[in-house]
This record gives sequence, C-alpha cells and structure tokens, in this order.
Amino acid sequence: MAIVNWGILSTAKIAQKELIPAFLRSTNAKVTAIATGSGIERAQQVAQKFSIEKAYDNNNALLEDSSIDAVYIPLPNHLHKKWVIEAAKKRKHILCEKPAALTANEVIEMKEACEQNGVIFMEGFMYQFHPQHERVRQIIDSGEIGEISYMRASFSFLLANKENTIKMNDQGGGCIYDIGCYPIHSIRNILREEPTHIQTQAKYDETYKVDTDVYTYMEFASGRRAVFDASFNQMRRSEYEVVGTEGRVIVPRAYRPDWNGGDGLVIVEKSGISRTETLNADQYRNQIEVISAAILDGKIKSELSFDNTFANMHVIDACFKSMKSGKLVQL
Ligand SMILES: NC(=O)C1=CN([C@@H]2O[C@H](COP(=O)(O)OP(=O)(O)OC[C@H]3O[C@@H](n4cnc5c(N)ncnc54)[C@H](OP(=O)(O)O)[C@@H]3O)[C@@H](O)[C@H]2O)C=CC1
Ligand SMILES: O=C1CO[C@H](CO)[C@@H](O)[C@@H]1O
Repeated sequence: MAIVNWGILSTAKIAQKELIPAFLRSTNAKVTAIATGSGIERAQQVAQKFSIEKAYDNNNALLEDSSIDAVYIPLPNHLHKKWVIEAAKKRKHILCEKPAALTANEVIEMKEACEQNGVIFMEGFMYQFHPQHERVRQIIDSGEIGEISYMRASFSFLLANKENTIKMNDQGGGCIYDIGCYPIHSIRNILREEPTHIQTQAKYDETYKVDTDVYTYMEFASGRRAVFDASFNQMRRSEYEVVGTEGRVIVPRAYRPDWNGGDGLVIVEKSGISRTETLNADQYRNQIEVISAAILDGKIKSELSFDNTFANMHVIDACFKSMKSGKLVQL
C-alpha cells in the first residue's frame, strides 16, 4: 500500500500526546521528520522517542526535504497562516491544527497559496472522524426525532494553570479559538446550515487579554436556533444535543470521546423512552488516514477543506464582533 511521508512542524504537546502515536497506528502514513525551534537536541530527543528518522532545528530545513510529502502543523494559532503558506510554497500537503487561522480573511490567503501550488489542505477537526456524528445525521434524516428546531453544544475544561500556555496568549489564545471552534463546527455541520445572526457574551481576562468563557446564541434562515458555551473554568464537558418536534439526540462525548477510550455515545430520547448506542473509534488515526488517502488520491472533499474552514472562521469573526459590540451581529 502507498504511504504518505509526513513531517511535523514543532514538538508541541498535542503532537507528542495524540498525533504522533496516531500516525504510528495509521496504515497509509509515516512520520519521517520533525522540526523544532528549541534546538536540535530537543528535535533529536523527540525523534528518538518515536523512532522518527530525521530531526531538524528549523521548519524551513524540513520544508526543503524533498522526501517529505506532507506536513502536520501543531504550532500556536497565530503562526498557522504563515506556516501553511510557507509549506504550500514548498509543495507540501497540509494538516493544520484548529483553528486553522485567526480570521476568515487569513483563510482566503491560505487557500490561494494552496491552490496556486496544487496542495491539499485540511484543518484538524479530529472529532468529525468519529462515526457518532454520521449516526446523528442518519437519525435526523430518518425523521425519528421529527423536525429539528434547536441545537445546543458545550465544550469546557479547567485550565488550572494559566501561566505559560499558548491557550492564554493574547495572540490566538482564548477559549473561542481553543475550544469554542468545535461547538461552532458541529452546529454548522450537524444542522448543515450557516447561521445568519449571532450574539456572543464573554468573560474576559484583563491580565491575559483573552476570553476565558463564552456564551453564544445563533439564528438560522430556516428558523432554527442554536446556543453554545465554552469555558476554561469548568469541569470537562464535550457534548451536544439536537432537539426535534418528536424527540432529541444527545451526544455526551462529542469532541473528545478519546477521554473515554474512544467510546462515543448517541442517546435518543423519544416519548419518554431512551436508547443508547455506543460507537467506538480512533478519531485521531481516522483523521490521518482520511487526509493521507486524499493526498494519495489527489483530491479532498470540499467540506473537509477550505469551504468548511472559511465558514467556521466567518462565524468566529462574528463571535468576536458581537463580543466587542454587545449586539446581535448579522453574518
Ligand atoms: N486536536 C487536538 O486535540 C488539539 C489541538 N490543539 C491545537 O494544537 C496546536 C498546538 O497546541 P499545543 O500542543 O497545546 O501547543 P504547545 O504549546 O504544546 O506547542 C506549541 C509548539 O509550537 C512551537 N512554537 C513555535 N513558536 C512558538 C511560540 N511563539 N510560542 C510557543 N510555542 C511556539 C513550540 O515547539 P518547538 O519548541 O518544538 O519549536 C511549541 O512547543 C494549537 O493550534 C491547538 O489549538 C491543542 C490541543 C489538542
Ligand atoms: O483542540 C483541543 C481539544 O481539546 C482540548 C481540551 O483538552 C483543547 O484544549 C484543545 O485545544
């Protein structure tokens, strides 16, 4: 079977904790090189830990390596645009961590660079590669819970130590970028509709200059409504609920089912009776196998690439606009 050779731009925590192990479990991808800005010893140490062939002390050197087909970018959010464009210029296909950019305008520039250089791009919303979401869409489409009028989504965890983390960086940090982007993505992709109006309120940390808790209300042209919340100051929650005229579907492990060994749950409640379906999957490995297959195939579905990334960033832009004005914003 054909294999895609991947390089990794940084020794980020997420790369070491989830992605590199997932690359090792995948069938059509191999990590061949890793680069760091923290000195060659650091790159060599991580390379040795995961049996990665080559270590570089800067991203450009890795991008010059002609044996690398694709790069995974787990850099801080404000560096995503720069390194997506640099990687595209070197004709590397790209898996970039979420959020892929800081604004929808940045996404336009990134798309142009990828298209001009004929490279495939995907934003790393790994949760969508767990089959529980396809099951939710099937249940909705079957009519079992009636006409859908409302969706609610939440993602939170306790960020106990707010010092020295990119999550609190005044450039690209804050909870909308870090975790709010997931409820937005799932609301848009489960309802298969873009919001027309948004209102966001946030708790803002004056020391770090970032949002730490957000509450957002959304309206859709169909008349549907949605709300989401995200927080760095609450217990771990990663869930959504879709409500119809006849019943509802609850997904209590929506974004991080890996916190429960990959077991996703789809709970259907109707006429006072509840049924639970358990689906197990390795969403990080699936994500890598999907983009590697797209690279080998030479094409990627538009809903996995820039169309979806742009639409998600457009909503994030509106959340920030509403947060600042305190008003309902029209998209
Ligand atoms: N999909 C998922 O489940 C998750 C995704 N993420 C996303 O992954 C990305 C990385 O997050 P995370 O692993 O927490 O980040 P880390 O802070 O652990 O890593 C970021 C790495 O980027 C490099 N870097 C380069 N420039 C800077 C800079 N100016 N400041 C800090 N680091 C710099 C460093 O690597 P080096 O020293 O090697 O140069 C650093 O280790 C983010 O986009 C985040 O949103 C995060 C967590 C989970
Ligand atoms: O993308 C992400 C997924 O889950 C994490 C929660 O542990 C987030 O902090 C992170 O950035």
